[in-house]
Amino acid sequence: MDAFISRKRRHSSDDHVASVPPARTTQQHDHEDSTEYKLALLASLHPDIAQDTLLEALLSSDGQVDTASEILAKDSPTSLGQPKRARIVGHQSTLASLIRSAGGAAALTKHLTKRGKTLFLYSPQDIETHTPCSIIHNFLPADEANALLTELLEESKTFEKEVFQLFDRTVESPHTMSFYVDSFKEVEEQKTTYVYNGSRIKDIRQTPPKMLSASNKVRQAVNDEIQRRIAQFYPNGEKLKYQDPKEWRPNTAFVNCYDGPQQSVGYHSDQLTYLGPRAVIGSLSLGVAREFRVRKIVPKDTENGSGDASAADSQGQISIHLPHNSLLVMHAEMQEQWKHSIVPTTAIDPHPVAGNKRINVTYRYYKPSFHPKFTPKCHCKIPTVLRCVQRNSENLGRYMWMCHAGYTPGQKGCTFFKWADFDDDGEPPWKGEVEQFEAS
Ligand SMILES: O=C(O)CCC(=O)C(=O)O
Ligand SMILES: [Fe+2]
Repeated sequence: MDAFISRKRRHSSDDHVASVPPARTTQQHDHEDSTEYKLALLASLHPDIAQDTLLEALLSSDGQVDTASEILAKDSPTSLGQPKRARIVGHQSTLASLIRSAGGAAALTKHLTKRGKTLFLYSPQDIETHTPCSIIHNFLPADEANALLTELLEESKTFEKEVFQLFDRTVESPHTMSFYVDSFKEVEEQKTTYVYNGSRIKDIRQTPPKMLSASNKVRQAVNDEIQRRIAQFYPNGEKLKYQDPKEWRPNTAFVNCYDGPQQSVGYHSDQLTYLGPRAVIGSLSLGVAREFRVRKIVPKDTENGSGDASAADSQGQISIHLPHNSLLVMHAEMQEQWKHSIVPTTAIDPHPVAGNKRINVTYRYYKPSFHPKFTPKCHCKIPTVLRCVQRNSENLGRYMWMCHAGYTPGQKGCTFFKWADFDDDGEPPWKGEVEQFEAS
């Protein structure tokens, strides 16, 4: 699976505090002085705190939103200074009304996210406006979601932790998982052909019935969301360069299990090797609600980004609340430019069916042209991994094929490197070969 890089959490007292408005600049608008604006900001930062408490905190801070926010965070009954999780989805007042007055969504996101801070989002409208994701709450009929959860809880009893190589360390991802494909034939194919982090996955399973029927619904919903995203959010209402214009057809899934509040997954981007560039992923959450954090990748070697942890955090991060039975769509602009994680926490609301567990299914479309029988092999004779340049150079955003083996415990890897070229629809130069193969 992806290189789950589990970073040690930084010990900053405000690491978990919702973002506060930046210091005043001359560009600020008059409305930012209004109590109504400040209250709306505080409400977005502390979505579960009542208006009168917010007002009280604001008054006792002489109208300073950041001071009020700190007071509210300290008063919060949960540890780590994190706002108490809203139990009811959609409880937060929307940020949309602020967008108009703050000079657009991008300006507001920039305004609200700040170094080392977190902006907490709950409503679908806020999530799709400020992140490359969209969310559908109550996705499956309630009984279907519970039945799927029960099926996957049973499966998860035999899940294992993933082990991977991070530079010279062997690391275990702090949650368990397994990989699913839809047919027995594909199970065999995966076992012999596909390579993950330099080795083959041993635990490959066939998609169980309820997960398969959910997959059809996810497929429909994700395709609808892709079209809506293109029409409403992309320049000129056109798909992105390298984005696949054809239907998204999920055929594999990683199922993750987080048993208790401390299980997590560190910041990472999902590997594009078998998905191709500008991939879309449908992620269904079941059981305990957890926080999905996203942050923009800061290109290294920039003014802000020397590549250290604080540089990575310089944009601030956004937290998306993922309740039971919600479908999160990570859109085409996500994997190349953003990282995501599930943060450990100390407090969770147990779920009536799942207890302390959260199950997550990330449905993916492994594309025929990215099958390892077509992609370049390295000097170790292993199919290579597809990466995107994240250094701030003239090659920023370019794709490359590289040796996998550096990610495998005990393997050093080779220096193989090849630029990856794609047509406008994200198809590689060997597309013709793939079509021939499919026709035969
Ligand atoms: O559990 C989640 O919501 C995220 C899982 C994830 O990032 C992954 O499977 O790549
Ligand atoms: Fe991921």
